[in-house]
Amino acid sequence: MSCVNIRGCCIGEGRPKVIIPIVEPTEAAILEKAAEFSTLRADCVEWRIDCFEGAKDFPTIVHCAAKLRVALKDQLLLFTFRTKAEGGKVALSHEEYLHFIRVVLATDCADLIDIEFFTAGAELPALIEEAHTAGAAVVCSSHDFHKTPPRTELVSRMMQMQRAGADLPKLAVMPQSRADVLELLAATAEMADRHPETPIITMSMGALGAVSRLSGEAFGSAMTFANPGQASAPGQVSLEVVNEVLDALHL
Ligand SMILES: O=C1C[C@@](O)(C(=O)O)C[C@@H](O)[C@@H]1O
Repeated sequence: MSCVNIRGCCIGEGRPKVIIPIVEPTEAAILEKAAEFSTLRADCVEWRIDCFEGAKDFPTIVHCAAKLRVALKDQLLLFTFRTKAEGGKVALSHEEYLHFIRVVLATDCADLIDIEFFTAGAELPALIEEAHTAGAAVVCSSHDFHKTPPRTELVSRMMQMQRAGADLPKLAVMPQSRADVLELLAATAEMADRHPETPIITMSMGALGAVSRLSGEAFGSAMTFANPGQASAPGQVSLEVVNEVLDALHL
């Protein structure tokens, strides 16, 4: 299996890489969290910009990004604007979303950038190309906070993300039954077996789906989001437990 190598961090091989989210509203709180997170056992920090009070203030985002980059030292930095349509805090028009992606890429601070599959629409391949030109890997994401689509749809969506050039296709879906959790895990294993060259990130959300956040190495999910004290989505498991279980289940 090949990996996405970012500053020596090999995403897609061995123990899943751990991401912890910053969901603070103010720049001071964001930077305080970054200083704290830089000492924690996590491979990547996600800045959830939609949680920031300046979420649509692009010059402030640029200013904060530079400070965040320094504060996080060697940890990878993932920039995410989770739109309201995908379960986030703030609605952006299509043009605002495209502009946000380009503003973040221009900071030269992004190791990874989240680009929403449906929000990007027809511009997805071009945005991914712009991200690669700027030296950022792309997490192409899709979320369903109400249901788990059939396995065939889950695999098809990850394949479309891969064909668009995404480095890390990502699915976050909500289970309504045990069978739904199995559906997500089966789609993960199928995609990982069919396309080992493209690491994926998948999760079945909520308490019912929590096992999917801990079993990535067995089923083929290359990264997992952990709760460092304040969760950014339903079912996130504490960082301490995630690290303990990933160590225990390491193949
Ligand atoms: O999209 C994702 C995954 C996530 O929703 C989760 O379920 O852990 C958490 C979000 O912060 C992140 O952007």
